Amino acid sequence: MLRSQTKLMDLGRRLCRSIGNNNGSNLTMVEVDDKTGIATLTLNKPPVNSCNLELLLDLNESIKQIERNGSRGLILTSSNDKVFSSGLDLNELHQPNQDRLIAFWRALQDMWLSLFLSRVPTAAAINGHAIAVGCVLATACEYRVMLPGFSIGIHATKFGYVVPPFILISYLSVLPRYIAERALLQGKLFSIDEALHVNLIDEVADGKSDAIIKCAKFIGSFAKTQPDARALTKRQTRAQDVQLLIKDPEGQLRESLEYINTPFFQQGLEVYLAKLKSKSKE
Ligand SMILES: CCCCCCCC/C=C\C/C=C/C(=O)SCCNC(=O)CCNC(=O)[C@H](O)C(C)(C)COP(=O)(O)OP(=O)(O)OC[C@H]1O[C@@H](n2cnc3c(N)ncnc32)[C@H](O)[C@@H]1OP(=O)(O)O
Repeated sequence: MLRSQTKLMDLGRRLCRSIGNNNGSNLTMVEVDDKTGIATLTLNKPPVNSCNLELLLDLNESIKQIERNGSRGLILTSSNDKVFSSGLDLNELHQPNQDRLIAFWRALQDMWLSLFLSRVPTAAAINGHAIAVGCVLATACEYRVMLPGFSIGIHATKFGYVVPPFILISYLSVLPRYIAERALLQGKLFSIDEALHVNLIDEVADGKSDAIIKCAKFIGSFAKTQPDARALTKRQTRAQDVQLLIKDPEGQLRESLEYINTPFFQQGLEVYLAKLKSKSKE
């Protein structure tokens, strides 16, 4: 093999370095680009990245790991080329074991706070459907680039779910109030054109690598800022949004649990899960 070829291969190998998140699971994968210092955090729970307890814990650990290792930014994406995330794993909510449900909801609240308040610049390369909490993951980031042909939004009310305040806030942090309110009440899923029109997403990409490049460019726009000053300013800007969850996480947990355990919620969920299963068998 020519020396120049070996050099090129070494360079390719050096460009992206996988870092573990200490728990050895592959539910999320983190790769840091050695050149830019930007970490790509990939959701990797087949078939559709539905967020169960293990994925939420793993995701939270990866976000923290990215901050600890001094990465310059975080790009959130999916290993599935059709689904960014299908939201909460509904099996976690259906006839739940109460201890697991408590751990699950705590992990959800903690993960959202970690992503929403992350010290590093964050961007979502949305390479598939981003449904409900899938959309919440994207809106917790500072910038969103999406591929055409997919849907994004929170359609909870269509299925009789009331959304908890932090989910509401994640919409309100990117959409004008009247648009957020209308979309939530309608249970609207946005097409890419609609999402772009209301600024639910910032840019359209023509493929996953284009989306990653656009996200990296956004993150690069902070190159001349001082990281601590940026992080603190972001935290201050978002302080009001997280007040409820930071001041009273257990109260928020209690309210959600009470609602999830109602016969009304459980019956509705049962019907929805059955529909979802029968659809996937068509
Ligand atoms: C006052 C306080 C109130 C507190 C209230 C708390 C309650 C929570 C209330 C609101 C917040 C809710 C947040 C959520 O995130 S709920 C989740 C909502 N998500 C969905 O409805 C998505 C449903 N899925 C789809 O629409 C599709 O799967 C798809 C478009 C994402 C992908 O389509 P496709 O590629 O065709 O895949 P399949 O549909 O065939 O699915 C494959 C497989 O996966 C199962 N599955 C899909 N989504 C979920 C899910 N979210 N949870 C669990 N399982 C899911 C699907 O059933 C198939 O399974 P299989 O039959 O076994 O193969």
